[in-house]
Amino acid sequence: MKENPFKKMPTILMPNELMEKALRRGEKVAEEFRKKEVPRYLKAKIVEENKVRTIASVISDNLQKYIDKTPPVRKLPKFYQEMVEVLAGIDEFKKCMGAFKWASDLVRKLGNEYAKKIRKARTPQEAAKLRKEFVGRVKSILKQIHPEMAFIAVAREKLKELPTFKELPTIVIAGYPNVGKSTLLKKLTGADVEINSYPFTTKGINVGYLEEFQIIDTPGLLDRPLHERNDIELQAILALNYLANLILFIIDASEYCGFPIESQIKLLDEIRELFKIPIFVAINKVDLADEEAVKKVEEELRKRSLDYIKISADKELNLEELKKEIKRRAFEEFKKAHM
Ligand SMILES: Nc1nc2c(ncn2[C@@H]2O[C@H](COP(=O)(O)OP(=O)(O)OP(=O)(O)O)[C@@H](O)[C@H]2O)c(=O)[nH]1
Repeated sequence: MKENPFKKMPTILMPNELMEKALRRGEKVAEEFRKKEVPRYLKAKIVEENKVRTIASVISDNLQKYIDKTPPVRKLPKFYQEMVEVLAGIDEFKKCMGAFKWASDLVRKLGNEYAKKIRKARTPQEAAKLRKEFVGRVKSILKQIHPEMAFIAVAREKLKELPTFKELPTIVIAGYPNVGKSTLLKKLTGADVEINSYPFTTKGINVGYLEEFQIIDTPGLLDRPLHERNDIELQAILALNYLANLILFIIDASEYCGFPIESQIKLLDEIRELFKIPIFVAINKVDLADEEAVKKVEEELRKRSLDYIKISADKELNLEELKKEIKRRAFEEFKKAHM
């Protein structure tokens, strides 16, 4: 399962909003009980008791819903676990769920206690006083978990924006800007490339499908030297390890992209060091590049025992062979990962 598991998380209400919701519902229920034919001396107590029960269950149920609709982090695919760690912090995230559970259980328990006390009240005034006391205690419980509610609300906003990835052999494209990554992604997968947002880059993340394969381009992430990255960006990049079965590294042999071959090879070396998955290289723009430059790139790749193919994304040269190679390699790795 690689579908974004956070999409189902409900909106997290803040303490005052949740309290208002519960009070409104309590008032509505009270209104119904006021209309009932009950002896006068009993009515006030019944109204107050049901108000309390309703308030308790609205709050307790909502908090429990937040827990139930939040995927258990440790059971998620590793990629999404990494995302929780980077965007929120797994320990903090779990602590918040613990706080919700504590508050939900406590409010439910208090609701029962106060409902019983109200039933035993001797006067309507005493019943109303108990109800007010209950509301005060619930407010203070919600106030205590305000930081946790705010934290999860913010985390949810970020997590639910993560793209949905399919459980398919996955290829991640890397290489300097302008080497031809998006041209290639389009040529390989057809025009329907989805642009999804990714919290770590303003350029989003582009996902395309080639038969039963998923190809991802991550502009802004794998397109400049990794040693220039801050910790969060690096973690976001490393998380791609859990998503990808193959990295397709594109080198522009023509250097028309504006980056010399040496720099491009350096980025390749950094990626080789950081990623545990196989790398396959496409030497692009061979229609533009001079032979010497292509030979130089080939030499560097051979030194590193890296497999490669020479292509032109724009002129559609060798793209069928490239498809065959990346599919075979990604599929093999995918099988290994799922054995
Ligand atoms: N001659 C030639 N031009 C190419 C080839 N592949 C891509 N281009 C051109 O190179 C330029 C950059 O290509 P893009 O696909 O936008 O590069 P990119 O790597 O996706 O760039 P970013 O989105 O900035 O990361 C475009 O003008 C393409 O038309 C090729 O094989 N031959």
